Amino acid sequence: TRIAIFVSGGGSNARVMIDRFQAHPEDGVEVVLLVSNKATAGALTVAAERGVPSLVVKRSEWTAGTELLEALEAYSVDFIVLAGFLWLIPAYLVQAYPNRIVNIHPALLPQYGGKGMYGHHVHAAVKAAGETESGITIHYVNENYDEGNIIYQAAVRLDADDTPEKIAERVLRLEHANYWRVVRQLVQRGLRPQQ
Ligand SMILES: N[C@@H]1O[C@H](COP(=O)(O)O)[C@@H](O)[C@H]1O
Repeated sequence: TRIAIFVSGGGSNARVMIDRFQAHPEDGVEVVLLVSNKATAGALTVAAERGVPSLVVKRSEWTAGTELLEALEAYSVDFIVLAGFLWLIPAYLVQAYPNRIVNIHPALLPQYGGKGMYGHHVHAAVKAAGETESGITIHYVNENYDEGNIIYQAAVRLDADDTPEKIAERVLRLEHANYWRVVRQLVQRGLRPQQ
């Protein structure tokens, strides 16, 4: 199965996933394209160093969609994985890839999700609420932020004196341990949503 990873930032999840699937062809997953909405995203260097082609999309192209859909077709992309991608996914892409776009959110949805809830904002809100645990949510993507059907969740206990940065560190470790595994499972299940 040929996947494209969409990113906006440093790309630690993309790095873990590309390294895993390049080292384990038996997983049946090939990262064939990295798409970024930021020309300065560190993830672009991660991809270049690993021989994965990349594409930077401008807002105008994103809104129109033609060039992006053509590129996804040119690379025969079967499945899209969002890893720290901050733009809302437009209807044309959700329709072109029904139940074939997933995202990872660094909190236990439905709490601490939605527009503006990304990166350190999430962990600061979890801290401010005095939560004793946080975690990750992997979900299908629809046209609303963080609202698609949940595929997988995992939690981590927090210490009372954890800072938002420490919470982010604990959660990112969970992301790196689980995201590629859940993607592999979906691929091995033929990308069919769980009944
Ligand atoms: N959506 C969130 O954005 C962050 C991306 O990190 P990276 O993969 O760019 O390091 C991750 O915490 C992810 O959950």
